[in-house]
Amino acid sequence: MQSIDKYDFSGKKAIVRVDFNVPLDDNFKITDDTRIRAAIPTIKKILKDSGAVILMSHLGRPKGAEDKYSLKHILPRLSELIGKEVQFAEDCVGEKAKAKTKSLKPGEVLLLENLRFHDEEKKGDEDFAKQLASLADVYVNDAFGTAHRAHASTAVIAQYFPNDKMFGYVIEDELKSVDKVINDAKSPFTAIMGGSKVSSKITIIKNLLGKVDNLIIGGGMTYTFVKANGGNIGDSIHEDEYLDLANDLIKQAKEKGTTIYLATDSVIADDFSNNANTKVVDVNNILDGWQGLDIGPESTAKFKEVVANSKTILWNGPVGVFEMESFENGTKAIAEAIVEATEKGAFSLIGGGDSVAAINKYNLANDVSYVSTGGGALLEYIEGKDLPGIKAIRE
Ligand SMILES: Nc1ncnc2c1ncn2[C@@H]1O[C@H](COP(=O)(O)OP(=O)(O)O)[C@@H](O)[C@H]1O
Ligand SMILES: O=C(OP(=O)(O)O)[C@H](O)COP(=O)(O)O
Repeated sequence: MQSIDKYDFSGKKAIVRVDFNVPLDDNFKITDDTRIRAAIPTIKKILKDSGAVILMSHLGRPKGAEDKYSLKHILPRLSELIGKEVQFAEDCVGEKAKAKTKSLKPGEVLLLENLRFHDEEKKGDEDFAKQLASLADVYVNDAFGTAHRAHASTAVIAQYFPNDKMFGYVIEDELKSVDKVINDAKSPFTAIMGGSKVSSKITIIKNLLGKVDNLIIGGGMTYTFVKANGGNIGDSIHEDEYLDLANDLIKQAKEKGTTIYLATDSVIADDFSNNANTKVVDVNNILDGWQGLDIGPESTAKFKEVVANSKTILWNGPVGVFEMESFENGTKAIAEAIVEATEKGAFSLIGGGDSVAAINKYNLANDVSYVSTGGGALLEYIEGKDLPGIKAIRE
């Protein structure tokens, strides 16, 4: 396997899969640039060798070419962090991409438009991967956050570079750090799962059973479990296809020796807005027209207690809509509890674009043991899964 440190990029065009799926506010301002900053060492190494860099990424989950998901929004910040003007191709394949990559000179950087503007990316289409591959001489995968996706740019493309494919520094460092946690996790091991991607993460929860002592479920993840158990969740976020699985998980947890802590109360709102009317209610009694947007004080106190008594902590997914002040209390309290436990000697690992944004919002990133650029990818790696993005480089 090639190593980025030893590879000489001189005179070569390197196509680098990065994960620039960063959170943006309504004015397209980047609210957390951790993932962009993480990619800078790889970019600088290629430039230092007098190579040219072609960056490709997805942003969000667009349906077609939606302008709000254009990577042009991150161009100014990217240029600033690299310290030179980054060029932009308005499409990742086709004539626009070809022309821009052809004229790219050593020492220059080009960012391609959002890969997911083409359905072929997520389908892992071979022809699409080949078109991307045709733009460059060497392939670097540095998108740890997307390594669990078998997409054209993360996995399929690697076959076109049998001798010139490698991980970037982000993936190299992540694998080393996470391996340390897996091999040396002290008990009690607590995982905190929140966020909104129920379908992506519910199977991960299943696989964490038996591996962790405690599993805290909060955030948007809560309501699928509450509904499955017969509770009234009003208009709260949930996924009906996963109700049976949610019930199964609760049963399996007992058999496998993992204690599940599901939120018991909720801060509900009559609108998805910071200015909505709010109430604290039992998580099973949410009225129609209202939605749960944060964990309530009772859940917060219980979760803090469990975290305080843990020796290994894994956190993925905010336990509320922390982006809005009215619904940030639970997430802030969890972040602070993790820091306290870390100060007492626990090892804490935080992953996921929004979870990292949350820990940064409270200026606590330096007070936890390790901050990963991956969320779902990190969890699947911890589960022991062979991630497609990792496998494609190794095989
Ligand atoms: N109760 C809730 N209802 C709706 N969205 C929620 C709720 N709790 C958390 N979220 C949202 O979940 C998002 C993060 O989800 P996810 O992508 O799964 O996490 P991560 O990026 O850390 O892996 C945040 O933007 C947050 O606002
Ligand atoms: O943000 C990401 O994952 P995460 O929310 O698990 O941290 C990655 O960029 C992957 O995005 P995806 O879950 O839309 O494939």
